[in-house]
Amino acid sequence: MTNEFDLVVIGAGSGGVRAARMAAGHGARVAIVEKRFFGGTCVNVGCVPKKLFSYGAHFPDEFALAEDYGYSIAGWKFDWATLRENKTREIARLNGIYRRILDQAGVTIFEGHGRVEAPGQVSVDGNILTTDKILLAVGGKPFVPSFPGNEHVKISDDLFYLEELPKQVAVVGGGYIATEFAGILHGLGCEVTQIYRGDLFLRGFDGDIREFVAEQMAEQGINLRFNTDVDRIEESEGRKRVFTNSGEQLEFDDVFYATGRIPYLDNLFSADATPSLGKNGAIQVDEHYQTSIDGVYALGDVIDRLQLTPVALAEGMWLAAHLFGKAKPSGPLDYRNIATAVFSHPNIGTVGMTQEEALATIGAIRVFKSSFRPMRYTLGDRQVRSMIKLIVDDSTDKVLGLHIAGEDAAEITQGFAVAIKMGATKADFDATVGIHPTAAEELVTMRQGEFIRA
Ligand SMILES: Cc1cc2nc3c(=O)[nH]c(=O)nc-3n(C[C@H](O)[C@H](O)[C@H](O)COP(=O)(O)OP(=O)(O)OC[C@H]3O[C@@H](n4cnc5c(N)ncnc54)[C@H](O)[C@@H]3O)c2cc1C
Ligand SMILES: NC(=O)c1ccc[n+]([C@@H]2O[C@H](COP(=O)([O-])OP(=O)(O)OC[C@H]3O[C@@H](n4cnc5c(N)ncnc54)[C@H](O)[C@@H]3O)[C@@H](O)[C@H]2O)c1
Repeated sequence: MTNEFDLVVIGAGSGGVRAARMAAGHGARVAIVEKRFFGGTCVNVGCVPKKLFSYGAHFPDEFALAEDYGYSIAGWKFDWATLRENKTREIARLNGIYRRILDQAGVTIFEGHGRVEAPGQVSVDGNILTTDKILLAVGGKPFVPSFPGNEHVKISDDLFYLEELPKQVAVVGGGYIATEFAGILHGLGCEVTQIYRGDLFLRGFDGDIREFVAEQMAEQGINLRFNTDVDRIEESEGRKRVFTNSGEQLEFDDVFYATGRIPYLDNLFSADATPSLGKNGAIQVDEHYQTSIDGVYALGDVIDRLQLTPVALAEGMWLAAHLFGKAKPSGPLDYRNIATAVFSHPNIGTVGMTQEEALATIGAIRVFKSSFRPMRYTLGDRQVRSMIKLIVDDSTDKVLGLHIAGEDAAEITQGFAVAIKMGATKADFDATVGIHPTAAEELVTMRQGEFIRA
């Protein structure tokens, strides 16, 4: 086996695998180095196991709903070990698929720690590979702030392998992971408190949607504590005592921290092959993913643009075509109107501008908003609701943003994201005949907008 390559990729996660596979498809001699798990964060401790747990956490609601439809589901039981082990078996299957995909694409696989020794030189546990180009696709790792007792907390990786589910649990943070974990743990039967330092969680999402999701989560019985910070944590007999900034003491079996992720740069470069780093240690790149070192590229979570798997995949494909493709991309990757979802309970789906962003940048907008009880729930008395919202540019009629919270929000948003990306106007939405009865038809039937000027 030769150790000379056109491209050596460090990190076989979403971005690295896609870039390696596509580059090999363009005819390059490619190697990939992975030290922990094939498929990276998304497959092993991210999107995939999280979504499986989220599905699992919805069953108690489904059972309750089934009663309204005449089914008797009394006496159902949940076994955490079964869910955890079934999930782990599925992840092992996916790991195998990722390896095979790389093999079949002709990518040479090295298992071990990759390190940039010099431009054109990567070591894998001491074994030197020479290469024309290097791609850093090493992802990120959880960030836990420093405070007394932070050694007692768990991180997102831990949820996926817990021996037992905690009875009482705190989730600290107000972003994607904390809000998703709060919903999952609650659905699986834990008593959940979500602790967030700001006024309202999910900063950056549309204000109405944030408030709506908070109301719905509180209605389900999740204890939301905003404007609360953790000063210190003490452990005694397996219980964690949390001391808050307001002088309270709260006790839990487990405390999960989901306070962001930082670039995974551990022992990644030799002293004279370290590229420029920006905020939070993210590797700085230009629009071609070129770092400050010639021939060294970076993409995915480690460049901290949008920490999403489809973004890392798109960057990987773009770079492979740019470096090795016969047909080069016509311009840089377009980061506008990338749809995203939070798999909280209820789900959030969003694409484009929030009302706050639109007011700040456009000035005069029309907002169409509806909150309703999905038909599925009308046979009982539970107050499960959905919210949808469109933000329209008043002068051009273009739909600037679409936001949904409720059942199937992510699935609905994916389809509408195409229309938004194509520049659909409110008139285009109005001219679209709905599908009845669905929740999504609301998006094409809202006629009463509110004019708002900044
Ligand atoms: C709990 C959680 C849930 C998430 N849910 C979603 C979701 O629903 N949807 C979504 O779009 N995104 C989600 N994400 C984000 C998504 O997982 C990331 O954006 C995506 O995995 C980034 O891909 P990447 O290729 O940049 O890095 P990663 O997938 O993290 O891959 C990096 C790889 O590099 C390896 N590596 C690191 N350093 C070295 C080294 N020196 N040598 C060799 N190998 C190395 C790592 O072991 C890892 O396998 C979630 C993340 C988390 C943590
Ligand atoms: N559904 C999805 O697509 C999905 C799901 C999970 C994660 N992700 C990606 O992974 C990234 C990381 O997720 P995340 O939830 O860890 O990060 P995040 O950036 O979404 O949220 C971090 C939260 O922690 C809080 N925080 C930060 N420092 C703190 C401190 N010192 N003390 C208290 N609170 C603090 C922030 O205010 C914020 O609420 C996300 O940005 C997202 O891009 C995506």
